[in-house]
Amino acid sequence: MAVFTSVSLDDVQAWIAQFPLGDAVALKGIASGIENSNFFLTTELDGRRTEYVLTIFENLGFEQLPFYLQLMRHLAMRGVLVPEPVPTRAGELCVPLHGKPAAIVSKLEGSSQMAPGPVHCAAVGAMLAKMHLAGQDFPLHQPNLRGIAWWHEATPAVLPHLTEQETHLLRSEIHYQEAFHGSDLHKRLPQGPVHADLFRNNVMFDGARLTGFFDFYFAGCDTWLFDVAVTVNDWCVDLDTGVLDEARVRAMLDAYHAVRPFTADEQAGWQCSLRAAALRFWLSRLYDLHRPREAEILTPHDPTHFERILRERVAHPAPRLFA
Ligand SMILES: Nc1ncnc2c1ncn2[C@@H]1O[C@H](COP(=O)(O)OP(=O)(O)OP(=O)(O)O)[C@@H](O)[C@H]1O
Ligand SMILES: N[C@@H](CCO)C(=O)O
Repeated sequence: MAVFTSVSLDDVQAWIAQFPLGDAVALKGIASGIENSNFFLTTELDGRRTEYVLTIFENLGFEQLPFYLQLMRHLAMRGVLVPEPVPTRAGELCVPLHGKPAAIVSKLEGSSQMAPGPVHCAAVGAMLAKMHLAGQDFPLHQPNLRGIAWWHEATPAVLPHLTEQETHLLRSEIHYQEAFHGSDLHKRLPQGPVHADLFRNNVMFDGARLTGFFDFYFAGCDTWLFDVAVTVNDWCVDLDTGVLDEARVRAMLDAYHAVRPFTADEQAGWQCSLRAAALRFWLSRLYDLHRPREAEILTPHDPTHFERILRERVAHPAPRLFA
């Protein structure tokens, strides 16, 4: 999709009065993204126009949103490049629009780098480490809502749609991940707020300069290593085969390690985490594919891409996290 909820400029003109942003003068639906309804919103205050992003949350409730929006604020205040939520005059970061939670955040400059090289991967790795460190004293807690508890819920919903081979892979990987998640090693991995969806399309670049991470709406508390694995599995792969590209992997991991050194436990849990990160997106893509929602525009992501990545990570040893 990306516009599940239709909103007109007229609707927003009345609604925006509760923000100190002046008048809404333009609104444009954004076609990419599959989770929320997003719009570029232009406001005019004292003759000056500014662009923001208006998001209507389709699947998240008012009880979960403070975690994401406060986290973005917390990180922005510590120099991590992320969109900053705009509070209403009453200090709320999130208010209803057409009965659904909605927020306005600052618009990041630049565009997504969909064909990243080592230089982009290094910038992402360094900012990710900075983000993990900056999140250490964030006071709110929410589990990763697409973590192992959700995998157990989603698996029975997708199993009827799978071939015998896919069923075997899914069942055996869930079994493997149960053992990993229950292990002492897993308990020793450093944890904190993580982005959990830091794909190429959730980072902005202006040339080689990283201008921000966005789309924090899958963030939660999990191991930092899981976040690194999600990021490596998207930024450092050959998209046709799912095979890791050594130069991009090294650039990302070395840049991360220089800011927040990996531990020996993380090295030991690295391959399991790469597998967990592949499983998480294979499963969510299967779930989205087989349980489509209404939308004005909808392009489901291809689950087989992550099935391929999962088979790759199972079959091949992970690259070293650090020398
Ligand atoms: N703060 C921002 N600054 C600039 N552009 C943004 C910002 N937030 C969103 N966008 C634009 O809106 C598009 C969709 O946003 P986003 O990825 O958050 O949607 P989504 O529905 O949550 O998608 P998905 O979960 O599939 O990534 C982005 O690709 C980007 O172009
Ligand atoms: N990044 C996810 C979409 C949800 O943000 C995917 O590629 O499956």
